[in-house]
Amino acid sequence: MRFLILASESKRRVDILRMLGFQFSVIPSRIKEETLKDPVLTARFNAKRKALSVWKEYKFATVLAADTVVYLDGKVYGKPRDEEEAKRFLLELSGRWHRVVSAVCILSQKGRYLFHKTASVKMRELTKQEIEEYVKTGEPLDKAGAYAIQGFGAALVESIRGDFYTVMGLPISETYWILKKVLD
Ligand SMILES: Cc1cn([C@H]2C[C@H](O)[C@@H](COP(=O)(O)OP(=O)(O)OP(=O)(O)O)O2)c(=O)[nH]c1=O
Repeated sequence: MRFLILASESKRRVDILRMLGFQFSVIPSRIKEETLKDPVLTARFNAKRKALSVWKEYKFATVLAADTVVYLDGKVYGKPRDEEEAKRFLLELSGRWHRVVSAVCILSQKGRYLFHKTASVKMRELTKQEIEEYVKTGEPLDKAGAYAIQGFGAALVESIRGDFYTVMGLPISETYWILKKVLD
């Protein structure tokens, strides 16, 4: 069945899928994300739960869900709860390399796929004032690690190793070819 559902409320994921030319409906999953000890397992676990929760209602369709997590020194940085937590996250990431993992789960009658991809990001050394100003823009609040590489947050990033779209929340190339296969 060619019907594609994006099980995500992330505007970034909507934009990426649109850019790739897919037609789809958006039905966000309502699961509560969980944080496990391991960041990669956390992202994979949550991506799978998001996809399954929607797919169980729409088994005729192809369902895509994803989860993005930032981590450093064994600590997982999800979406900050408030501005104070966003400032703390950015202070901890300042001047350092950290890792970003995005896991993707695609479920359809033609097959089930769960994969992840990681990238590394180096933040500039940030002053408290720069952090305050960035947090005031509101951009960090719904982003893992409290920044958006595709937005003003790019000004805080010194360097990236790996796939840009993995940091933004949806590794494009793998996702594209799996969707081509299952939607054909
Ligand atoms: C690091 C980083 C994350 N993000 C975003 C991608 C994700 O939307 C968000 C991580 O939270 P997620 O829980 O992966 O996604 P979400 O809650 O926004 O949406 P849903 O669960 O419904 O799919 O952080 C960016 O947009 N840019 C970045 O540079």
